[in-house]
Amino acid sequence: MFRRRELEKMAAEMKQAIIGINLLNEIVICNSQAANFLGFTPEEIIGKDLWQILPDDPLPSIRDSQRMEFNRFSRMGSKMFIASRAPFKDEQGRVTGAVAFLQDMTEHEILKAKVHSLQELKILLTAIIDSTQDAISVVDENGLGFLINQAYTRLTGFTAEEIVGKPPTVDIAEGESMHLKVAKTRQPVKGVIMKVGPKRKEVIVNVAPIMISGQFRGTVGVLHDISEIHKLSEELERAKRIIRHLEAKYTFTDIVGDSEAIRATIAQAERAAATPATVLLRGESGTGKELFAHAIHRSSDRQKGQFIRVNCAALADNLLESELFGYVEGAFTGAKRGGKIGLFEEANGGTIFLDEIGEISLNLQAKLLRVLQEREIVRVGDNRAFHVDVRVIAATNANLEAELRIGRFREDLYYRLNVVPVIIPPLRQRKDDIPLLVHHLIASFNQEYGRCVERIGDDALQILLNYHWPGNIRELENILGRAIINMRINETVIELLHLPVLPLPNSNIMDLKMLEVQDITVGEEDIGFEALQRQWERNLLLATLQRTGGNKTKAAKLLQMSIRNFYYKLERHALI
Ligand SMILES: Nc1ncnc2c1ncn2[C@@H]1O[C@H](COP(=O)(O)OP(=O)(O)OP(=O)(O)O)[C@@H](O)[C@H]1O
Repeated sequence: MFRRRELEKMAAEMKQAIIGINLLNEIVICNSQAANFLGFTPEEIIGKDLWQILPDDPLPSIRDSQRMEFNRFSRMGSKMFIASRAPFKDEQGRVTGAVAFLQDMTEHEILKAKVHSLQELKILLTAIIDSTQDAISVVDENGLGFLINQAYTRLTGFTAEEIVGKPPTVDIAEGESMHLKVAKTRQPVKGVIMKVGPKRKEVIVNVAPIMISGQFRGTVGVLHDISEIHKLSEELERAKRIIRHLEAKYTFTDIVGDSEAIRATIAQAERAAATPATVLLRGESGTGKELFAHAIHRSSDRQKGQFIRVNCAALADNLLESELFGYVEGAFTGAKRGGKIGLFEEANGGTIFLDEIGEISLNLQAKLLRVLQEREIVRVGDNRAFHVDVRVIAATNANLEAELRIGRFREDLYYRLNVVPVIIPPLRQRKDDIPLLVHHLIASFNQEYGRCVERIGDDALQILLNYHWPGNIRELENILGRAIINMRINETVIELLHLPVLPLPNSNIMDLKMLEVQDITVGEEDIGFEALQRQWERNLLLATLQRTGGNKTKAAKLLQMSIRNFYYKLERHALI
């Protein structure tokens, strides 16, 4: 910013035309060059309103906003000039006006200056698009290459000379040109996979039309390297495994229960944890096998290693095999480039928890036996063996002895797994733990749902004590969770009316009428076809599991559905 006195001095001394206004828009500074430039004498101009002399000049707005403006093209009649403008202050530092420095220019000079500033803009734009890591290619309205950036050259191997002015198909190794498609449809395309360049790089392409003032001016494409995406998804997978490791969050102190039965089981598991031995956890569904697996890992000397849980029933046989043992490149169609490390290798130095071990195929049983005997794994498609140092904790609710007899489970594997069996008692055999468990579960639901439930009423507790708990602690969790949802926000005691109706011990699962009757619950929101149908399905699953002693394979067979579908339904009803 300038001071007015300095400006007046400058105006008298300088060759450049200077014109200035005060707060009333009156011209207060004007040297002879400026007056001459405008076709007046200085006396004719001083004191005049700016609008009379230069009707379009932005001086007042420059003054009011207190910003400066450099080298803007302006026109006055047939005269062209460039002007720089700035506010000025009085001696006390208050803004009292604005000044413009005018420079007369010929058309030719203006054109040259415009070209120069366009060239600068182009340099700036090129620097911007070259600084992004995304490969960009632009095709003009005639369908010819117009511009690419450095990332594009790095990705495809093509230089600007090979692309600019050429049809947009020159860089494509496999797939159709999205530039041409978008030029035809004027609609953007997203996420198209194709191969580009001599190295046939796999890329994901997004292309959009360039519309300027409603007119089609070409298309712009952004290409992402898929190998980069593969790398990211591998990192994500690793992160997921680490999360599974972090999931080993329970210790023996988190296992609630004071009954003799559970105390004996905990003591047995603690002894097992102190040794490197393979542990076989046995118990009905929902008794806490996973909880025990966490606790064993956490109190073993491998607690700093990975804890990886694998649900053997949830994966198809070949998928489970490649997940557990990994594979080498080209092992099967769809195998990832570079192969994949298996969960056993991932768990090296830690613990692998094989849940639902009774569900694995005889082929996988043989491979697992090798790990337990030789401490070696062989990746799918490979013949080299790798040493692994992994502690195996297996769990099942199946009757393995019966499976042995019918030849569905290998005897040698059975003995290898059964080194330290830990048998977790079902809830119905330790009902004196129910009050403690209820107390513990209420506290965790309060935290989860932000509620303030204090306790359970005597009548409601009695119902829970009389129930036979086919779904064990998981079922108790579900029932309490539902009861709390049924409570009004100001109620603090779980009463009988909050509890969902519990299935009868000997309900005949095929007797639909009976299930319908026993499914009607207290909450009004539960009455309605969909809600009743959901409850009916849930009870059918529970009743079937109860009939098969928690054996899911048998339950699925009884209901004539695939084990996977059965699992899916259990999960939907939060029964696993
Ligand atoms: N003694 C216990 N104290 C506190 N919570 C428990 C206890 N036992 C089990 N639970 C809880 O009950 C639920 C079921 O436990 P878990 O998943 O360990 O059972 P599971 O036997 O592995 O079941 P499945 O055989 O169906 O996989 C979990 O939410 C767990 O936290």
